Amino acid sequence: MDSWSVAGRTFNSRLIVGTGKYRDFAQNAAAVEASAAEIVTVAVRRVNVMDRGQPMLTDFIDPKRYTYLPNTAGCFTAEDAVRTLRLAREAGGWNLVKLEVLADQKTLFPDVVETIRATETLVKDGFEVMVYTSDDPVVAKRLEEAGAAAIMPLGAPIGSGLGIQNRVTIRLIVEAAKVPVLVDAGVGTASDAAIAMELGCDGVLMNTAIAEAKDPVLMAAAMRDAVVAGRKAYRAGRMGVRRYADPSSPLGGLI
Ligand SMILES: CC(=O)[C@@H](O)[C@H](O)COP(=O)(O)O
Repeated sequence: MDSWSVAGRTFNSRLIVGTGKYRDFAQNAAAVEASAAEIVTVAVRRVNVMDRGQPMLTDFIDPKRYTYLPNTAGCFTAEDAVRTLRLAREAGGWNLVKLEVLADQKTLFPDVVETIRATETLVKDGFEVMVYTSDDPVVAKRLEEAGAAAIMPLGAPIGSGLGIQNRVTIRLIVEAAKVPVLVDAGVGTASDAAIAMELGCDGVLMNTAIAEAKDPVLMAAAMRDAVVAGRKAYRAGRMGVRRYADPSSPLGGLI
């Protein structure tokens, strides 16, 4: 098996899927099943995983079968993000978390200064922190030095579906990292996921591309296959690129 590990846990699927923007929890659960993902990320401020008086995500997506990865979507300061994850740990015992500290509502770009501060605090507090960040290799290294368990550079703005905008810097992050690197955000369709994997990423996290597809379950299956195909292509080793044609059949022995 071509598995990967983060914070001492091993997974076969390299696709992490979200739990927002679906018609309902049942559609979300069907998409997760089709994706073959083993990790689901949950915006603990927005999705009900605590109030037993309301429908709960955990009734549809079994926390015994899937690894829940609480995230801090909607947090704009380090303090806010740390508080949110401490509450999540109290409620669900979740120690492996996804940190995102956003700079502004319009771009939803990460505030990297606040993100580094929050990472330091959370690591001291015993969390295993997978960190959403910009596609800047210098910031990625700082986060790794701060103790991040995984680096998650954006492919493009959250929810944009623009696909990977900067392949060169994603590749630089992958080459320098000693922890897993997963593209997080901006994936629009299956080829974007395949490109992330061909760049050598350990995995891809996505939400909108599946949830806002006309057929989310079919798109989830497409993403599953794209991640597997991209990973196989990376492992197989891409052919070199030439400026001119090279005949596909041998030239020797012509009649
Ligand atoms: C679900 C989640 O964690 C988002 O904050 C994430 O970054 C996904 O982005 P997309 O919706 O663009 O896939």
